Amino acid sequence: MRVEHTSLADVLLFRPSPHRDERGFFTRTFDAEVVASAGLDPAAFVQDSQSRSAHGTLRGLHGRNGAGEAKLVRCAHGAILDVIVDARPDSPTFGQHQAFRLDDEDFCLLYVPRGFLHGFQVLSGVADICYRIDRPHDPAEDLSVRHDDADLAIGWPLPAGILSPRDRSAGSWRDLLAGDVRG
Ligand SMILES: Cc1cn([C@H]2C[C@H](O)[C@@H](COP(=O)(O)OP(=O)(O)O[C@H]3O[C@@H](C)C(=O)[C@@H](O)[C@H]3O)O2)c(=O)[nH]c1=O
Repeated sequence: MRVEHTSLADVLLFRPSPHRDERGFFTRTFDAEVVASAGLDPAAFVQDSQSRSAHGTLRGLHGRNGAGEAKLVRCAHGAILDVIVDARPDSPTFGQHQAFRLDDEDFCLLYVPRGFLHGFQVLSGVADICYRIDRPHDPAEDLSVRHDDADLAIGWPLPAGILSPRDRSAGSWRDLLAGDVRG
């Protein structure tokens, strides 16, 4: 598993080497040694989750209040466009976003540090997303920003499919900066 830096400060991409044969494939989905070599604490990841979504579904943009949360995101089945926004005011890449294709061909893991917004859109018929977070989920700390916020101007590849009620009523990036955004 290789570690790659990205154009956003502190964001890393872990690229495994899947083994393929006539049965299918075998791939590593987490490697504590590699994670530690990248300066992260592998033992910090305390909760694993998985979600399944249909083509075009958009989840996000989600962040977390309080102490925040860091996560490792991967696509176990299908393909997504994963987008993260640096919402850390003291970061050199504050306000910038980057999109990553995550799929079941490369099996890359995206490391999203605390202080980022995160969302994704499903490119395949269906996609399963798995992520590990470094603090147990607390719905009281959820915050959301509109996926189609005009200031962020994220170029989503497809028309927005299914959105959750929470995502439909999300606030703006400006609301977030003004400290006026809820989950
Ligand atoms: C995120 C989460 C949700 N839930 C529950 C709450 C709710 O009843 C149901 C669905 O939750 P949501 O609608 O918030 O799920 P979803 O919209 O998939 O939320 C996720 O979106 C992506 C983009 C992220 O970055 C994740 O951190 C998370 O915020 O699952 C948990 O029990 N634990 C969790 O960690």
